[in-house]
Amino acid sequence: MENHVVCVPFPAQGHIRPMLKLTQLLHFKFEFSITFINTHHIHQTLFKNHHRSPEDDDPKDILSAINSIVTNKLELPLKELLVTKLLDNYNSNSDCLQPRVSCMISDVGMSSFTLRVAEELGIRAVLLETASACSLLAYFHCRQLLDKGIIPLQDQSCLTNGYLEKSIDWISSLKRISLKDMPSFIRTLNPNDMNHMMLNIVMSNAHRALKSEAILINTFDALEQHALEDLSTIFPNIHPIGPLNLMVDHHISKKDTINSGPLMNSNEYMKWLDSQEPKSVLYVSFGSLVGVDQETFIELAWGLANSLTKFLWIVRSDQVIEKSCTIEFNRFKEEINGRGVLVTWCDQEQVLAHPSIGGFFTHCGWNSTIESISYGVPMICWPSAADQLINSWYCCNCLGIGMKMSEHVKRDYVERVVKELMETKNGKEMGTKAAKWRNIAIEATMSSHGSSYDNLKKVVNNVIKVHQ
Ligand SMILES: O=c1ccn([C@@H]2O[C@H](COP(=O)(O)OP(=O)(O)O[C@H]3O[C@H](CO)[C@@H](O)[C@H](O)[C@H]3O)[C@@H](O)[C@H]2O)c(=O)[nH]1
Repeated sequence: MENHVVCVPFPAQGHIRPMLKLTQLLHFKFEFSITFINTHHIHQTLFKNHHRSPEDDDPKDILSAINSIVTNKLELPLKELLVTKLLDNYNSNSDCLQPRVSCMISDVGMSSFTLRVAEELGIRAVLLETASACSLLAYFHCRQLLDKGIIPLQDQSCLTNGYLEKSIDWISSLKRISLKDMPSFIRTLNPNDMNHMMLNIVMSNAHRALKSEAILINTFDALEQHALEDLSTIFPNIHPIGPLNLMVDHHISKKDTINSGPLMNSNEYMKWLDSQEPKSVLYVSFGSLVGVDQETFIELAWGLANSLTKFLWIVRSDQVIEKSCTIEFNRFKEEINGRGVLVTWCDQEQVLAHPSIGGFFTHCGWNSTIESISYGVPMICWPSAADQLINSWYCCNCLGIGMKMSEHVKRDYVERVVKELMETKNGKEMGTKAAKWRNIAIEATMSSHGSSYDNLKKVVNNVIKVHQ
């Protein structure tokens, strides 16, 4: 019997990309029919034939998506879609002749309604976690921070007076992590603020995940062994199947791979990378959402320029450059002529895999982090919000493949950290460790006993496939 899976990603680049990779594996490797449910906005972003534009992944859209989830606006349309179009087994009235849906794979961020819909319609439910095991574990334990009265923070001064240095000693795999490295939503000051709202959402998601038949997570056994062990005592059905980018590289032929980002002309920056020395270029990108304020942006720019390191910097077209900064920014561009290349979007995996790349200055979104690990690239970790803080902590404090950059960025500081990663023995050692992690990641994704590949095969056979 043919099998049909319906996938429901959270509507943001950092979530769509891993879901698309999973669907490619299910379709090309395991021969599933797939229905991918997308918002109109994201669909246009993925398939329009131009570089990123300012409206792509506008944080306002993310907030409105969160609002639609919280106010439960998506449950009914999803149910109607499934009932009228997708559950009709080869119904001739249906405009898509597909076998009946047997399983729904949805993002953990959509689970507040997808699990209920799946249960009502008798479809099995699997969740995809696009963030790290460490962050999922942290979210799960946030309730104890509230119960113990550690959060909400008493007042604003807790953010600066050392309070966040307090360590948490009851999560064994997070080795005395301190509050400052926990996901940023714990920095709530009262039950009505945005952090509190997000904290409630991520905590509920983590607890609700228990009810799914399986949770697939974009990491691999060896990388987050202790966090995964802790998690599996809470969720026995958690299955690491990453890095999904390597799973796709190893199991899907190039001609079948779907471009999961805006289409782009990569010739120029790739040609420039081809002309650079091995490991001499720093790749700088802060993902699809993080914006940088004017002052910090200019400090970053001059820090990069003054380091005299070669760099490829993604300055998204939605990065605001105010009039008052244009002259300064133009001066910077003249200064770096030939030494630095700025583009609005790139094929990040292709860039990270390029031999000229020696470091990645990143905000530690989990996709960027695991992609960097997949290609053996050490990092400068400059987390901005959410899970990025704990991802950065893990790379710097546990894996030894990242240098932490504190929040307050000044040009001399940027220059120093960039030089340290790209030029010193310390930086080289991080590169060596990162290369080791790349080899372990490759092993995990191989069809001959790779842990991630085996895990995916097991979930496909035991949960996702219909057995008759
Ligand atoms: O020029 C670029 C820049 C980025 N990317 C890709 O875009 C994705 C960015 O994802 P990520 O690094 O995770 O950053 P965000 O877009 O910020 O991701 C959101 O989703 C992540 C996964 O849940 C969370 O870890 C982050 O905190 C959250 O901000 C990656 O796959 C990159 O390869 C490109 O292809 N080209």
